[in-house]
Amino acid sequence: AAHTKKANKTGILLVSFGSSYPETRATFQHIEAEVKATFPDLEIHWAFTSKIIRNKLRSRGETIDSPAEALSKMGEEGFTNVAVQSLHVIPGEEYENLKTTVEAFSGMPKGIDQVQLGKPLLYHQNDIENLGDVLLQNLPEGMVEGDVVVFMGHGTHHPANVYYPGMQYYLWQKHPNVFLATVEGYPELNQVIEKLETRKVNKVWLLPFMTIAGDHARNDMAGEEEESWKSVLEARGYKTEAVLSGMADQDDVVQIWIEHLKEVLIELKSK
Ligand SMILES: C[C@@]1(CC(=O)O)c2cc3[nH]c(cc4nc(cc5[nH]c(cc(n2)[C@H]1CCC(=O)O)[C@@](C)(CC(=O)O)[C@@H]5CCC(=O)O)C(CC(=O)O)=C4CCC(=O)O)c(CCC(=O)O)c3CC(=O)O
Ligand SMILES: [Co+2]
Repeated sequence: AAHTKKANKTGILLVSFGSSYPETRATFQHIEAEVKATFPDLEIHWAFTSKIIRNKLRSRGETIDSPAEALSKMGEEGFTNVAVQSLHVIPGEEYENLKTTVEAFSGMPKGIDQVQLGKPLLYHQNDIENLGDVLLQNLPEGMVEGDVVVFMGHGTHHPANVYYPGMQYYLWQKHPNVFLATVEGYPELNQVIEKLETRKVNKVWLLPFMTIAGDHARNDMAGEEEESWKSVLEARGYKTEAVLSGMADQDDVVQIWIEHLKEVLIELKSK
């Protein structure tokens, strides 16, 4: 029999840093439900980029693929086109590593023909504007005059750390009481505290500027230990209230990733 061109089979691979906290699973399910609603005909697979987290989960009997494992399995399952969507916040180290993996799998013999990577939450200038507007629309309902919000971003030694001060600049143009600091990069909490000292503050709301409310949100931000942001602020006399929900719990935030995923699916179709 003559060779027939094999039919296209397109799939989606959602890739997060991951978390070892079971409380974050509802947020991942929320992302999946929104992606499913947008692309009802496409199968959705998952992978986590963090090896430490995958190992932790494995020791508890929960197996989550690395991006490379997921892509090789999808190749075996006959997928010809895969849209990989990063669920990272910035194009930092974790995103770049994922990009390297995606490139290595593109055109792999007997694997997937076309693999393309969707941009993280913040990439283009209008992502900063869209995300900033969504966050400002969804500030805590109980916020009153004199309250401030401090978002906790991850931060990184990677040059993509500039997205955090970039976002802070955008937020300040619209709302002088909304701050953003990071755990591991710039700006730092101390720089926010310096600003708070110059004004009368009623209460400080702490919110994750992260995909999910996992380890960093529950411990570094809202934990009881002395170095947590909550403890540091309370030791300075501020009233605090932490909100333990990830940015991905907000529909309009997930829509930004979905827009990036759409761009990739359009590109895959045109090939
Ligand atoms: C490279 C590394 C360098 C370093 O940090 O030293 C790094 C970098 C980055 N992590 C990011 C995000 C998150 N990190 C966590 C959590 C942990 N991160 C840890 C390690 C590492 N993180 C090192 C590599 C380890 C590896 O390869 O496995 C753990 C294992 C140890 C620890 O930090 O103590 C701890 C496990 C806690 C646990 O056991 O549960 C969570 C989940 C959570 O908070 O629950 C999120 C998602 C937050 C969200 O949802 O947004 C981002 C921003 C990415 C983005 O979104 O753009 C960057 C920066 C970038 O990519 O440039
Ligand atoms: Co980390």
